[in-house]
Parts: sequence; C-alpha cells; structure tokens
Amino acid sequence: MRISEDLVINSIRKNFPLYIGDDSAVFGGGAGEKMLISTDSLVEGVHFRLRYHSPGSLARKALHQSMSDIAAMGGCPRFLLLSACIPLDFHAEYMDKFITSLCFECEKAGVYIIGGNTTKSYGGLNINSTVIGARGDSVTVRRSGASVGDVLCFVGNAGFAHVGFLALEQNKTSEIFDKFKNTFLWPKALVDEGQFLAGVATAMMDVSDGIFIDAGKMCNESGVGAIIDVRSLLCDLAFQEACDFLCINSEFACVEGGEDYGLLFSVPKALIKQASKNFDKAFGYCFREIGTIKKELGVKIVNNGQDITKFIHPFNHF
Ligand SMILES: Nc1ncnc2c1ncn2[C@@H]1O[C@H](COP(=O)(O)OP(=O)(O)OP(=O)(O)O)[C@@H](O)[C@H]1O
Ligand SMILES: Cc1ncc(C[n+]2csc(CCOP(=O)(O)O)c2C)c(N)n1
Ligand SMILES: [Mg+2]
Repeated sequence: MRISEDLVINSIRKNFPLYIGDDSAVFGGGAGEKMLISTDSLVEGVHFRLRYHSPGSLARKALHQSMSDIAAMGGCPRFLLLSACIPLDFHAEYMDKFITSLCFECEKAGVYIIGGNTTKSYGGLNINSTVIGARGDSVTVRRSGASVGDVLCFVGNAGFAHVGFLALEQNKTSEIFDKFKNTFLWPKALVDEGQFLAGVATAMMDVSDGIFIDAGKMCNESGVGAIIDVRSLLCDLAFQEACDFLCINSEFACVEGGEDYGLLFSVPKALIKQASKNFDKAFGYCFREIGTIKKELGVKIVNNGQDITKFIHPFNHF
C-alpha cells in the first residue's frame, strides 16, 4: 500500500463524513452566520527553507495560507491558533522576529490570536496555523457545487510562486525573478475577492497544489469534469521570459505550480458577463475564464485545442 493524501483523507472521511472535503469546515454560528475553520502546516524542508524565508515572510505564509482557505469559502478570517515545534538549538532572534511579524500580519488582517501550543522539535521548525473565520449571511461556497456548463474561472497569478521557488532553488539572482520570488515568499490570501465571489460562484476553492490538481479536487467533489485552456492563463510576458530563463515550459508551469493561493471557481454561464463586469468594478482588475465544466469526469488540459494532459507533472506530497 502506498501512502497518499487521498488515502489518509478518505479513510477518515469514511468514519466522519460530515465536515471533510472543503477548504474549511463549516459549523455553528449565530443567527444567519456560519463559522469556518481550517488548519495548515509549514514543515521546514517540505514547505519552506529557512535560507529563503525571513521571519516576516514565514509569518506571512503561516497566516495567509490558512486565511486563503477561509477566503475560498467566502469567509472573513477572525482568529488564529498557532502551534510551533521549535528545534532545541534554534536561533532565538529568528523566532522572536517571527512572532513579532506574525502579530503585525494579524493586526493588518484583522485577525486575533487566541491560542496555540509550543513545544520542541527533534527535526526542523514546524509551524501549524489554524484560522477561524465567519460568513455573516451564511452564504458559504463549497467545492461540490459546480454544474455542467458552468464557466471555470481563476483569479490570481497561476505559476508565479512555482517560478519564484525554482528561481530560489537555482540561485537565480536576475531581477526578472523578483516578482515571482515575492509571490512565493509573500503570499496574500484573496479575502475580499473570496467574499465577493461567494455571491456568484457555484463552487470555489483556493489553489495550493496547482490548478491541475486542485481543479481535479473540485471536480471530484462536484461529480463533474473540466476542460481548461492553458492559453487563458498565460498573458504575462515576464512570466514567459522567466520560464524561458529557467528552461521550463510556461504552459505546464501555470497549471502545475502551486502556492499562489489564487481562487478557482465556477460561475453559471448566464451570469458570467455580469459577474465579470461587477468584479472588475469592485477590484479594478479581471478574473480569467479558463475553461468549462463538463459531464465527462476528469480534468483535461488543452493548448490551442491540443490535449496536453498527459504531459502534466503535478505536485505530489508523497
Ligand atoms: N489528516 C487529515 N485529517 C482529517 N482531515 C484532513 C486531513 N488532511 C486533510 N483533511 C481534510 O481533507 C479535505 C481536503 O483537503 P485538501 O488538502 O484538499 O484541502 P485544503 O485543506 O484546502 O488544502 P490546502 O491547505 O493545501 O489549501 C479538507 O476538508 C481537509 O480538512
Ligand atoms: C522546500 C520546498 N519544497 C517544495 C515546495 C513546494 N510545495 C510544498 S507544499 C506544496 C503544495 C501545498 O502544500 P499543502 O497542501 O501542504 O498546503 C508545494 C507546491 C516548497 N514550497 N518548499
Ligand atoms: Mg485549500
């Protein structure tokens, strides 16, 4: 038996089917309100390397990767619980700055730290963040609502963080990589956008494992499939240039790359024009229409009409 994310999730879900399957679990709340909760790990060597992340950037990642899961359901992040497993010989100054930065990031985001846990680690630094949020009118969006014929949309910069990570790994110092490194090092959860889109999306999720994998997760939950045209994700010349410098294929990078924390969502065809116009008016930029929800299961990636799905090498934790 091979270990996989699905193996763990599915066997827990068999026994506890009610809350699992979305970016956040939805529970309780007062009249007309729903609460949302989500937890995430940052494991040294798996999710980050200390040599790339200043304390400030690690704090940003710890908060925003969990806030992104609240945003993905249309919620507003309110509280944070922080657990830290710290190596015995860890630099106290880094940790001190990490905590100061985290408090600063929380204040900026309107998030109140309400608890956590601190212990030692015999491995690397290990940070776990749990964010609790709320949705005032109880309109939360799940992964399971996509319908055949819906337009699949994306807001964010697909592949930027992946390119930034590769540039760091390969010690690339050219300034053409700066904005990509910044996307990776300073992620920003699309909280306002998520709250807005909850009013129109039939399904939504944040993209942490890359669009190909995450579109598959959304489709599985919804019992549908999707066709995605990579051309709709590519229009940034600097992204193309950075991919060329790294000798990677931009068409694959934009659907394979994770950690951009963009939002993937589906909108009924009849509402797409108005939704797009309203979004543009609210935020001053546009989301992208990247594909269509289909009856045939699975996610198909096309480039100029050609099926390139079998060439995709997505991120896998194991
Ligand atoms: N070890 C686990 N125990 C219980 N539930 C889990 C476990 N790992 C994942 N899940 C649940 O499985 C579902 C799907 O997880 P998945 O990793 O796709 O989403 P996610 O939490 O949004 O990921 P990310 O943090 O990368 O955005 C979620 O409801 C999540 O809470
Ligand atoms: C050192 C190092 N190696 C690899 C990566 C890439 N990476 C790690 S986790 C992840 C997906 C989201 O994970 P999760 O689902 O746990 O949130 C990706 C794309 C990285 N950032 N740092
Ligand atoms: Mg998520």
